[in-house]
Amino acid sequence: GKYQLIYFNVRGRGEATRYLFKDNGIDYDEVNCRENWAKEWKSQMAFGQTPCLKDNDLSLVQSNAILRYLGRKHGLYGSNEEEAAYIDMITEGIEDLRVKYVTMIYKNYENGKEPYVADLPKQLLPFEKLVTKHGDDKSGFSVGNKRSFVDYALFDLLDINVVLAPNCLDDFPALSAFYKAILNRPGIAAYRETEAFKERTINGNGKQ
Ligand SMILES: N[C@@H](CCC(=O)N[C@@H](CS(=O)(=O)O)C(=O)NCC(=O)O)C(=O)O
Repeated sequence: GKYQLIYFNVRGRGEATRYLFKDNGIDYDEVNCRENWAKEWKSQMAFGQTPCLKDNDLSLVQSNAILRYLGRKHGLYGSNEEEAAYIDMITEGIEDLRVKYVTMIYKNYENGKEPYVADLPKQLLPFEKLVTKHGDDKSGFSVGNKRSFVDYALFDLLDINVVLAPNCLDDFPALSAFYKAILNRPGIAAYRETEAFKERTINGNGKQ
């Protein structure tokens, strides 16, 4: 049957998967697990956390495992082992910056936003170099010459940082071109016009 994405009504760690579905014309159902989370849902999750992807009787948690699974299933994991390795490397780099971001958002927004933004150019520079070296920024490919799952993780990482610091990509031509290329993909553009997308907060505490 159809994929189910079980998550809260936030972008958070589910948005990259939503973008993957939308950009590749893959149908799926959203299941909001906020109601009765602790009583009904949490105990069903391998790590007591969400997002969770259900694919028939497969129940997969861990957002990056979900992206990799869909990458393997839908030809979105590079054209060879080297590209797959770079895709993994960038995915881990995105995870590192995402953790810095969510720690600031949830634990230290008032005092942590300014130093986080001041440090952002240093954090984004590796991605500028990697996309330039291994990808095609104008096409929105992080690695190689076709789409991969990491494109959606990188796009979401850039997007939430642009919301936080609107000029953060100004000194990064490759990341700016990459961001624009994905933003202009028909499936992504249409999705970002929907009420569902617009009403979804980026983070659970409403800070962004
Ligand atoms: N490493 C996990 C982290 C998942 C996680 O932290 N999920 C949070 C929600 S969110 O931070 O992603 O929005 C959660 O389940 N929180 C509820 C709980 O822990 O009971 C992943 O990448 O999926």
